[in-house]
Amino acid sequence: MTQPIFLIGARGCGKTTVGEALTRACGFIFIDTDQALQAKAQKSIAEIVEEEGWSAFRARETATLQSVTQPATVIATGGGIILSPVNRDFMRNNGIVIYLNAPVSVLAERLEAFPEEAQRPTLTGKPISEEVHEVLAQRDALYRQTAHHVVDASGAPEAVVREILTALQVARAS
Ligand SMILES: Nc1ncnc2c1ncn2[C@@H]1O[C@H](COP(=O)(O)OP(=O)(O)O)[C@@H](O)[C@H]1O
Ligand SMILES: O=C(O)C1=C[C@@H](OP(=O)(O)O)[C@@H](O)[C@H](O)C1
Ligand SMILES: [Mg+2]
Repeated sequence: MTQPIFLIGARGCGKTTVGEALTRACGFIFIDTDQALQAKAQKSIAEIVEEEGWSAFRARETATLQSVTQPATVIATGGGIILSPVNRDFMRNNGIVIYLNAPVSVLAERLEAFPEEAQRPTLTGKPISEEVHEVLAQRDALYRQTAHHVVDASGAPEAVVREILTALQVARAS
């Protein structure tokens, strides 16, 4: 199986962290759409949003998603990638999509410890835990409708990788 694997989910669910670990476990190449986008733009996400607005960031995100997708690749996406129906269809039709699902309390705890504001400018202007709650309520259904598999992402990265590998093996066997 060399189909690309897309990791989706809220800010802080571990797409980047788990994606790197998953890549080591399955011998694929790792790509993070936010990292690729920032390298190409030579600007941080906070700078892009400040100078060009969120819609310009979203357009760059769609172009990046399409340009990085290739076989044998784990693609960690940004939390808002599922807002675009074009991105949702693209991922579902071009690979296996895994939703890393974690409760608001876990997401907020991780983001409060490592806010990485250059990559995560505020979406609502509200404090982190309020924002995480509000944004997840808006997006959870979109993550679920886009995903082929939903995985519990509240454990340690190695445990999440094991769950993903199990889901992929079960899918291949059936
Ligand atoms: N499974 C995990 N267990 C504990 N901490 C994690 C886990 N996954 C991610 N983290 C931590 O949470 C923060 C956000 O993780 P990251 O991989 O950047 O999430 P995402 O890319 O989904 O926004 C990082 O500081 C990371 O070290
Ligand atoms: O949830 C979002 O809308 C965003 C999530 C971020 O990625 P992470 O989910 O990797 O933090 C990044 O793409 C950008 O700040 C927008
Ligand atoms: Mg990330």
